[in-house]
Amino acid sequence: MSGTALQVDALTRHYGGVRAVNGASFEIPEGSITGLIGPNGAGKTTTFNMIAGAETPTSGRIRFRGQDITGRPTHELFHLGIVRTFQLPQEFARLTALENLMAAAPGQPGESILLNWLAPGRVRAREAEVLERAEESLAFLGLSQVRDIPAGNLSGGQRKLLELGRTMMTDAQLVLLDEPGAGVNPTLMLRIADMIRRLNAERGYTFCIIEHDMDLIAALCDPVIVLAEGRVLTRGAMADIREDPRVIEAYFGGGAA
Ligand SMILES: Nc1ncnc2c1ncn2[C@@H]1O[C@H](COP(=O)(O)OP(=O)(O)OP(=O)(O)O)[C@@H](O)[C@H]1O
Repeated sequence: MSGTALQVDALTRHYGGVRAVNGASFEIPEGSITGLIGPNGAGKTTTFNMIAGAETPTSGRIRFRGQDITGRPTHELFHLGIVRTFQLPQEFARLTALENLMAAAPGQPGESILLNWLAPGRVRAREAEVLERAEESLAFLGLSQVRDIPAGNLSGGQRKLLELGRTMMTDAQLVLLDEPGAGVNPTLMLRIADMIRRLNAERGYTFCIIEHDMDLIAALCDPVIVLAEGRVLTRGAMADIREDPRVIEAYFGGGAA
């Protein structure tokens, strides 16, 4: 698919006198792996929070495939296919890798006592479907061998892969990834990068990635959007951005990062 997945216009978020995001406008092309970078405090996380429905903009507009989604709550965005990965919640640490994936599937009919009673066959069929999808996702991620191990006992990198796997249980269209490379060893980092590329190429997910690791951004992302002081400083291919004196100044000039 071509065109624009997400369009952000003049987005602002103020906290009292702090202008965390201050008139940011950018587009995320459909089918892209877009990078969102910038020095500490540039407004990346706040921008993500607004796209994902966790915070309401002070002003500005966010459109997903042309539809105004500004200020919509997370569960409505989830139904549109906008998914943000989060660190696994504490209570999920005791669930196995497989159970973690199964729990991420939306609308599990087995959760409804009434449905269980009215249509047990349908509930079993849906559960079998969820199980199959979870097994497939584990295989895709190369995690089949840790299928029955509690998530809390997995390595940091394996948990990151599992977080990515949770998006595969949904009908994700746009996936927001917050620092997928943080705390991950270089070998697993390559695996994670490879999984992101495959999910993009084979399943058509559009990605927007916040990341401080510039090598990962350079290897994965095009375009790259640079935020500084709550606005877009520039956007383009990483090779050009690296050479841009304004970007170098934003990172090193303010002594911010
Ligand atoms: N809830 C809040 N209340 C007050 N100020 C906030 C709040 N959230 C963020 N800020 C401020 O807004 C600015 C942007 O923060 P944000 O976390 O979005 O930046 P960032 O680019 O994600 O930074 P980092 O790379 O360090 O995570 C910072 O100055 C931050 O201190």
